[in-house]
Amino acid sequence: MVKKAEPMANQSKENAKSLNRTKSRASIQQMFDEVAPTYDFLNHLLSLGIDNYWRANATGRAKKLLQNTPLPRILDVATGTGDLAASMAKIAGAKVTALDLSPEMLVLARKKYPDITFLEGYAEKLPFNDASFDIVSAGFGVRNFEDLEKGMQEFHRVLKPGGHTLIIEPMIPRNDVMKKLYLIYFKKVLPKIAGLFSKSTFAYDYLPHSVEKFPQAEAFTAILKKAGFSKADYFPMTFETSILYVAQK
Ligand SMILES: C[S@@+](CC[C@H](N)C(=O)[O-])C[C@H]1O[C@@H](n2cnc3c(N)ncnc32)[C@H](O)[C@@H]1O
Repeated sequence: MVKKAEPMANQSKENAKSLNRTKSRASIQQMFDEVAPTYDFLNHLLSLGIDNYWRANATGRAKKLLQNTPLPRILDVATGTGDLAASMAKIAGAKVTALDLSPEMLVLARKKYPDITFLEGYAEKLPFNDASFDIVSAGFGVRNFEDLEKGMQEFHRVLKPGGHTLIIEPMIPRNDVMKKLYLIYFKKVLPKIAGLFSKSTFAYDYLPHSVEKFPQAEAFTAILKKAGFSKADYFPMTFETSILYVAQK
């Protein structure tokens, strides 16, 4: 009797695994359209507000890299509701453009940040000329790309020579004890809390699965180098629960 909901929960986990295998763009879009109304609230709740610190950290590094660039052009890909784009827009003189494939996320982004240009599109075919930007950023987005290598090649293509990409992703801590605690939170606690607020419990089964399967640290910097970046480095944050990649064209 108590177990009635289990087949549905198991089905959701299976569907999450299947989406992580295909990363079908249409299904990814549908998932993010569904989570859009509760995305910001859950993001801040589930990360205990630390997500804003991670974005600010990326912006701080971008600011340093742009010290000698008077009017930097910045592109934020997979912008969602626009928080990383808005953080980057605080850099003096910066002109920020932001792009996402989810129309529902973009409705919210435009409401929150009317001064930023938000475009609908996808990372694997960016609607910009070669060498258009000084920085290309992406916060918690690249893990969902249907074609990750193509996406990274596009980031590289639209960057000016010497330009940088800054990419934030969740990280699975490498320390054994931290990893155990993190995975319990991520797989057992987080989907239950999210289920109380979000229409899409599925998205929160997909989240831990997609993070666990995503290439991390050296594995991802190798992908960046393969895409053409001359240098790629990574900086774990907050006890290795999040990671910032910085790569130069
Ligand atoms: C977890 S949200 C991150 C949003 C935001 N960057 C942040 O810092 O909170 C991931 C976003 O990536 C977008 N996305 C996923 N695949 C994409 C793709 N191939 N091209 C563009 N956007 C994509 C989704 O629509 C979603 O809004």
